Amino acid sequence: MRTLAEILPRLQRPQDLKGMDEGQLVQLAAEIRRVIIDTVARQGGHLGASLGVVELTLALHKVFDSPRDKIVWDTGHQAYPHKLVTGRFHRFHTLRQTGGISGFLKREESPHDVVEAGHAGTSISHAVGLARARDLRGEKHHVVAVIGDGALTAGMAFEAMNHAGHLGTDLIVVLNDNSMSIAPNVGGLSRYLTQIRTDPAYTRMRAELERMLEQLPRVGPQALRWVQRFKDSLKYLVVPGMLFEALGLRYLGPVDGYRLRDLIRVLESAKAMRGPVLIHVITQKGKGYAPAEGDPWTWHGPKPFNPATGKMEPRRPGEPPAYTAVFARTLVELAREDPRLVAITAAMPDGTGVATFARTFPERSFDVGIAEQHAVTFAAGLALGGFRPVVAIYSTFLQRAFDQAVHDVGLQRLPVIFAIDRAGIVGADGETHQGLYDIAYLRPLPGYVLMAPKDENELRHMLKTAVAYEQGPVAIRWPRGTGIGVPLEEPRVLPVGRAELLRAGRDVALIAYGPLAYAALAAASLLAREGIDAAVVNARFAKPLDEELLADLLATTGHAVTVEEHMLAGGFGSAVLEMAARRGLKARIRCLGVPDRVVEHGDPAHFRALFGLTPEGIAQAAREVLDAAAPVRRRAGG
Ligand SMILES: Cc1ncc(C[n+]2csc(CCOP(=O)(O)OP(=O)(O)O)c2C)c(N)n1
Ligand SMILES: CC(=O)[C@@H](O)[C@H](O)COP(=O)(O)O
Ligand SMILES: [Mg+2]
Repeated sequence: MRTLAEILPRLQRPQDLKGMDEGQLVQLAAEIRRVIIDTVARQGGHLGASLGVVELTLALHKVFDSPRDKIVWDTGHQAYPHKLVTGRFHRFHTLRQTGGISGFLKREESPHDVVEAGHAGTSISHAVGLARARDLRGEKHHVVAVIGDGALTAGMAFEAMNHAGHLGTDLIVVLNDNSMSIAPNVGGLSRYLTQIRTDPAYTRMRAELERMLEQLPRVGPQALRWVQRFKDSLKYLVVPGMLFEALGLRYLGPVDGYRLRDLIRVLESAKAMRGPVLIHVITQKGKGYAPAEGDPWTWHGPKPFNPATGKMEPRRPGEPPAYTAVFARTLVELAREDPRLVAITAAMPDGTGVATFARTFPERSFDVGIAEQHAVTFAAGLALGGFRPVVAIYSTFLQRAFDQAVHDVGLQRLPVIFAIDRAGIVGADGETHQGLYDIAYLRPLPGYVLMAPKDENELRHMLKTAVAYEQGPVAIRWPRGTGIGVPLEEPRVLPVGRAELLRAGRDVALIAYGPLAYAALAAASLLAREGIDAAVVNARFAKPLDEELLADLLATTGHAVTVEEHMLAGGFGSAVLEMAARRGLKARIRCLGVPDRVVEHGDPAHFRALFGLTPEGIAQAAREVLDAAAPVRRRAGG
């Protein structure tokens, strides 16, 4: 008997699959699953989705000729098997680590990673573009988009299919349907797919109908048009996948995602067809690992775990609560007092804490699917209808709904609350998921109030403040992970636009936005040892700024360092610089934040240190701003 991991270490390129028989492919699938489970068990990652598509990945790479043929993976969290068969087995242990390979697709990693993603729903648009580019250049290759049933709920996917149907270009869409998003998939589309999946009569009827239609006599051109219309209307009545056919994509399936022979056969037929084709493949999230098969929700993106038992690492004793948990708990408390409060998530009920809220208030919580744009405009509608909607969303995914934040909420000054989680450096997910742009994209919007709590207790106060503020939209941002570990108080309303002076000081002002206020306090202690007297401000608001306090401090100290976990361009520090310039203040201000670069996956502590967002980094920036002023002071004095 062969031992495991015999084929995979020797697999250099996907072309090596071409000569393999079904037995070898089955063994390779088992090896791939073992490597994925062991790697994710050590360091966490996206497990269920990748385990579900091992055979599909092998079939795709056997039938198509990557990278000449373009395989576009939607989102990319399911692409671990693709990474393993495209030459990354030996680096796979570095997955999602600082300096290691990415958990998503990355063009610089491999020519087989055609498109980079991380946000769901982009694959068909990318693929239509690639297919059209191929046509315009007169090239001949295949373009395949692989999209999940969850990602298909994104409006973009439908915009793209609509366009693909219109263009009629050769394109294959593989719908990887495991009936799960991260949580169970929602909505009419999901019901529709389930119906196709679970009703064998549908499939039988389609086969019979197609056979019957094939047998209709061939006729002259006039009658042909009539016959074609007759065929089409019959198909509309009974053919599964008619939704896709109506958009102009030929529907093939459903196909069992674990019968390699069937998969290969259907991919081969799609390859020979002209025009856009959609292949509906049925898979199971977590396939081949019992704990993940049993609870695909939990095993979408597990923390490290014991692969033998499936036990995940427990929370460390005394570990502070996650910001998300404090948010969820506070929202429940506030909703008990205010029946107008409702919560919305775009397919992230657990990640955002809306699941907790839904357990107490199921009728007041909404999962709209991967539909951030709709989530925000839906919230606008609820606000117009007299409710106080809380859109609980990751900073990175709110990017999708920028126009909705401007046009549907902002311009109408609707009291929508944006609860922005994962704001800052997110770690292992890397560049597509960094929450580093939200201050910059929301700050220019008239009427918005922007806040960031210094700790989980202040988050409670800010949520209460947001609910009390009826004049327009409010956005509160907080980072991924655990809070500081401070005691939680009864939530209270904070004065809007007022900062908190944490420490008085004469030499330099350290002005922090968010939990980095604690790093600024620690920096002040370091500076105090050197005789530098630093004031520390917890800014609380990026908009409106506490101009009175900040202008006073800038005038008295003449030196400041702003601190934020956000891009420098357009962020909190920019707001302080703008204010100082507008008021003609003559202070030296140094801004700490993320410079104009992409922040990759890796340990957030590594990146914070790199950008000076640590007590030492902040203290050093303060020294530099003071030193830079010294010659000026000397010149002025002498
Ligand atoms: C725009 C956007 N919103 C939310 C997410 C978070 N997210 C990542 S994977 C996922 C589920 C995707 O479901 P599906 O496409 O069916 O893939 P599966 O995990 O089931 O294979 C979600 C909601 C995202 N990546 N992008
Ligand atoms: C692939 C994806 O977009 C999500 O699974 C994301 O990785 C979740 O991030 P959190 O772990 O921060 O909830
Ligand atoms: Mg799915």
